[in-house]
Amino acid sequence: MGSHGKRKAISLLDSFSFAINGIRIALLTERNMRIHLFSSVIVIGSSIFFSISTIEWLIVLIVIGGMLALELVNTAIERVVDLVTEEFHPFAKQAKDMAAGAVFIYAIISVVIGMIVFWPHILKLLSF
Ligand SMILES: Nc1ncnc2c1ncn2[C@@H]1O[C@H](COP(=O)(O)OP(=O)(O)OP(=O)(O)O)[C@@H](O)[C@H]1O
Repeated sequence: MGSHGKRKAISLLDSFSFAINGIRIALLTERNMRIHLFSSVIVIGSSIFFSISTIEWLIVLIVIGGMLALELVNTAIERVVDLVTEEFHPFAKQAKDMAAGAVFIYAIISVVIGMIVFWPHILKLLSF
């Protein structure tokens, strides 16, 4: 029972380590992932600077987390497609383009949400 519990704990630790490894590889190999991370740092810095409210923090964190997670899924889809075929295939193109489309939609919505959250703070700053 004890050793079973220990095995489970180790395997959970392994899962974390695999997940961290996936994030590390994506950051090392994908320029877009680095751009998203850089943007996230800027947004978090701005959030601290403007002392945004708790609800605004929740929205900002959901948007940032969703963007980084979606970019990871996009990269994973690209890897799997490349693994399946290195030849030109219309389905390979569709899969990659659709995954890129998902990231694009989220990115546009993120910018709109960013404007809704930060615009009042920017106006307030400019009016003093
Ligand atoms: N095997 C393939 N068959 C057909 N079209 C492909 C294939 N591989 C890639 N493409 C097309 O070429 C584009 C560029 O592919 P690539 O593998 O460079 O990924 P990407 O979309 O540029 O990703 P990123 O810039 O995020 O790394 C894809 O979006 C897709 O339209």
